[in-house]
Amino acid sequence: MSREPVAASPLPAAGPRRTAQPPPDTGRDRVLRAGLVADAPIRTRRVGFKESVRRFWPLTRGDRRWIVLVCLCAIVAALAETVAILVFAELTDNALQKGSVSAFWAPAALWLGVAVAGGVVGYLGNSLAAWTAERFVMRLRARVFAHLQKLPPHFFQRNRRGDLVERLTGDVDAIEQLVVTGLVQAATATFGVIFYAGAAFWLRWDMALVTFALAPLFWIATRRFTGRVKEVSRRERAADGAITSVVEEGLVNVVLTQAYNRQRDEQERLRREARSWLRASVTSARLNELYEQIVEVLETLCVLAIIGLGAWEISAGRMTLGQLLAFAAFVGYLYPPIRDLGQLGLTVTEATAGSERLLEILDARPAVTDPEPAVVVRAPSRAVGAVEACRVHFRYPGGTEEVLKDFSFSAVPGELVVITGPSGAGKSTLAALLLRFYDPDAGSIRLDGIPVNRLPLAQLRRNITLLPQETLVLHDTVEENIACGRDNVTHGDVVRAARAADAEVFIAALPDGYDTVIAPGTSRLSGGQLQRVAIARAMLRDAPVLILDEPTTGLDTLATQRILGPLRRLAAGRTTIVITHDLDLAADADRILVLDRGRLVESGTHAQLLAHRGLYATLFHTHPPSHNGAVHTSPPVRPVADGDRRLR
Ligand SMILES: Nc1ncnc2c1ncn2[C@@H]1O[C@H](COP(=O)(O)OP(=O)(O)OP(=O)(O)O)[C@@H](O)[C@H]1O
Repeated sequence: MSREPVAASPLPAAGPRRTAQPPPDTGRDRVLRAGLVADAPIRTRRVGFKESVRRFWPLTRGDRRWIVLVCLCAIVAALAETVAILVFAELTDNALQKGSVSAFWAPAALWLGVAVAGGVVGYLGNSLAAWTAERFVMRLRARVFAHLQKLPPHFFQRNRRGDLVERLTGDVDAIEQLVVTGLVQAATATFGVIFYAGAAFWLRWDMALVTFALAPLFWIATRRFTGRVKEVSRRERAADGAITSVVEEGLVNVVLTQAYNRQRDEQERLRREARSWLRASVTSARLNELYEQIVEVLETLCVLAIIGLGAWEISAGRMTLGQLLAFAAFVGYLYPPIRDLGQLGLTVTEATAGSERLLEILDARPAVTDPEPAVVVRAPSRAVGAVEACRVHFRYPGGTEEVLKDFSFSAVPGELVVITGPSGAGKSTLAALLLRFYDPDAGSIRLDGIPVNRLPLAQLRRNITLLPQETLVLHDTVEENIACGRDNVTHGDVVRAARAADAEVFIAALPDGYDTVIAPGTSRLSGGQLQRVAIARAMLRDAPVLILDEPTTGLDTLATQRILGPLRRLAAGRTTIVITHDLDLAADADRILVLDRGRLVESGTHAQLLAHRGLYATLFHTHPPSHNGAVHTSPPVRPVADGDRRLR
């Protein structure tokens, strides 16, 4: 989708008569339809102009003096043009009409001087305006991005990524139009109107009155368009988001698309959104064009009125040709700012549609926040690693059912606790609570006996390493991927971690070794190799608590075996919680917790649970044949009655 320049020129152009500017294409590519809006995940709350400005104006702090300076430049430029027109009138009457060359030089020099001064001020003002506008965009985007990063996982599950991306790009630009460029344009247009109207009145107040009597027609034309433009813009913003989402999802799922021959479905999805967007876009273009043409006719009406009146006045000897031309020039200069003011209404209207969408993000509350200083419990920066959940109840925000019910467990350093159970039992939710992505509705989660909501978030998360199901990869070098999350890491530290994770050999074989750039979805590394990069990252992080969420998912037998050694080394001496369906990993856990529909239904060692013949035994016996081995390192594992399924 195309984008219009962020900062529209706030200053009048030099020259005797500006041509009418088309209304800014503020929709920067237009709209869409109701179906698409319904598809939009976040329900947009209606926000008015005042609230938009009130919420976003504080972001101009630090740049307000520059905005004032831009407005001053605009005033000086308008003044320069006023003087230039008056000099032009003098030249017409004294030099041209009388054919006097001597009457030419002084006014010509003055005109040139004024034009140069106006040009310099115009250049400075426009450059400064662009700089200020871009700084605002940067600041706003950073603010929204920072806020997004605090939002809980369910926010991202419920909102399409592409739409969020669109909000951070297109909608951010729209707000800038409202807050910075809009303000500068308003000041420019207002002072333009004051100077040119003042000069026209000064020349001939009676003719000026007649001409200005037509001005309200411009306002009426603008007002008639405002409502529709807002509706169209709102849909346009959502359409932009929907298209970005479809494209983004299409790229992420390209393998699925090809494997399942879904190319035509994907193309149809994009076509559907694009059709909606096209219709809205055309509607918007039509509205803008209609507005433009109506204004054009109104302007012609005014110019004809001036020429008619001027001819009358000149024939009666009450006016010179120079005065008439100057008057016509002032009126010609006057209409663009009047129209700009009207157009500004449309721009503002369109921009508030964007601000509604951004405020949806900014008003979304993080599920957890840092505790108030008064309740923070002072604890050593590195925890010992004792983890405890005490009678925890939890329901996802907006969810209807409790996902965890009266759940308790504890684990101490050196201990390996495996959490298993059927799909949807709440295992990963427990990891989310331990990392404090959410707070339980009742009960507490503790680290070294301290409720996690009384520890600074950064401190808590520094002490827990999560290895999620899918290895998270940064678009960066292998070295940076391993060092991620740790400051002051040397190359030697990274190499040692890679060695401990059995990753050294394949990293050395990469084209640029540790400097090889990898990216999410990379094909340079296999799933098992990526997992070992993640293990190296966890080694380096060296947190006392380790949570492994399905560490062997997606890996074949050989790849699984290759990560077991590194996992053992990683788990040694830490509190390790393994969430898994792979009961080979459970075989030598110190304790296995079996969750079912949010409840802890069984707890014990592998042998005890098999003997119990409950859910664990059922899961174990329906589990595919053994392939792996176990993670635990110490104490040495006793063979289990059912036969040793470990590869050691
Ligand atoms: N963001 C969310 N909002 C609402 N419900 C959710 C959310 N995330 C998970 N759930 C629900 O919570 C329940 C537990 O999910 P969880 O992912 O913890 O299960 P799990 O035991 O880890 O499953 P699996 O083994 O399939 O990964 C499920 O019913 C799931 O649909």
